[in-house]
Amino acid sequence: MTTHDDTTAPAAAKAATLIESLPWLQRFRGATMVIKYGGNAMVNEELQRSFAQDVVYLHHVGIKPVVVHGGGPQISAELERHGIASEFVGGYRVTSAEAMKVVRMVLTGEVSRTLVSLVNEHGPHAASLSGEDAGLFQAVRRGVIVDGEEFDLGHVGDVVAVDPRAVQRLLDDDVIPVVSSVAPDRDRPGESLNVNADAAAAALAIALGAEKLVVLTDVAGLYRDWPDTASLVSSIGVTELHSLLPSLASGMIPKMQACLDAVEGGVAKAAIVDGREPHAVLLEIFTDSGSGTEVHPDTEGHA
Ligand SMILES: Nc1ncnc2c1ncn2[C@@H]1O[C@H](COP(=O)(O)OP(=O)(O)O)[C@@H](O)[C@H]1O
Ligand SMILES: CC(=O)N[C@@H](CCC(=O)OP(=O)(O)O)C(=O)O
Repeated sequence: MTTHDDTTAPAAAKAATLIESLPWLQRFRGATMVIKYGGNAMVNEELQRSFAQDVVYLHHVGIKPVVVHGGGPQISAELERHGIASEFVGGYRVTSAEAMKVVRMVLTGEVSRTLVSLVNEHGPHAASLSGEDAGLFQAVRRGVIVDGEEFDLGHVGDVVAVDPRAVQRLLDDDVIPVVSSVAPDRDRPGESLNVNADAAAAALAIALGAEKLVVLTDVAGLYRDWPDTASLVSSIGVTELHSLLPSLASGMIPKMQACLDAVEGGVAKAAIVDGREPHAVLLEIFTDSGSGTEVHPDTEGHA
């Protein structure tokens, strides 16, 4: 038998959680938030479904979520199926013309479609858009510097121009845009470039004047001294992040560069959260403690 006392404590805890969200609901109502969903945070259906629920929740409380997704592990698996070799240099995938076709097929053709379907199980809320649609992105080829020398990454680009009007129109129509990070090559008409999804999310967040960029990944956040788990950074200003960037490895390089660019481009905050945790987005946005690493402008008491 359940007594009144047995149920009071859990009920009070639930009420406290709901009330904890009140200031955040007030603060973010009407705000645009760009949520970057990394391929490592979508590795099972439970995580994908809880992510879709979080996005639909944001939508229903009057926040305007924009999803920019990655799909690195999914691209790697498909390249392997096709027998196409693939390697990362400086956090970017070296992308041949042949690999580019697979990147586009996986990101725009599969991952985007899956996310739209999952969101739309809750109602007709989401529509997908690639960086190639309606002039959303323009990119130019980029390389990386390795041991002081420029290394050619092939069909890999940086976003150099964003026309956010197509995304804004969807938002104005109460639709959740789901964006893949493939972009047209500005200098070679008809060719596409593989853009790191963190960089694409930052560029879009800046162009939309987003309030916040939330980046879901497969670690708890940024570690100052990776892989020492005691070195998790909970909050960091842009100046300190600038000095930390050269010491970072692999995927964290484009990710932290993207957070830096977003905050320097006017986005009030960027947060890296652990996407292996179900409902990581809601926990980040609606609880006082947040969860992973927060990047903020240099302000008094913060710098
Ligand atoms: N300083 C660091 N802090 C956290 N993770 C790091 C760091 N340096 C390297 N990493 C690696 O970066 C990975 C995240 O980047 P990436 O694999 O590109 O993620 P995503 O697919 O979410 O974009 C982590 O899983 C970790 O292995
Ligand atoms: C140039 C480059 O590296 N592009 C990435 C694009 C996808 C991506 O960024 O996916 P995650 O967010 O899951 O890492 C790639 O080919 O893997």
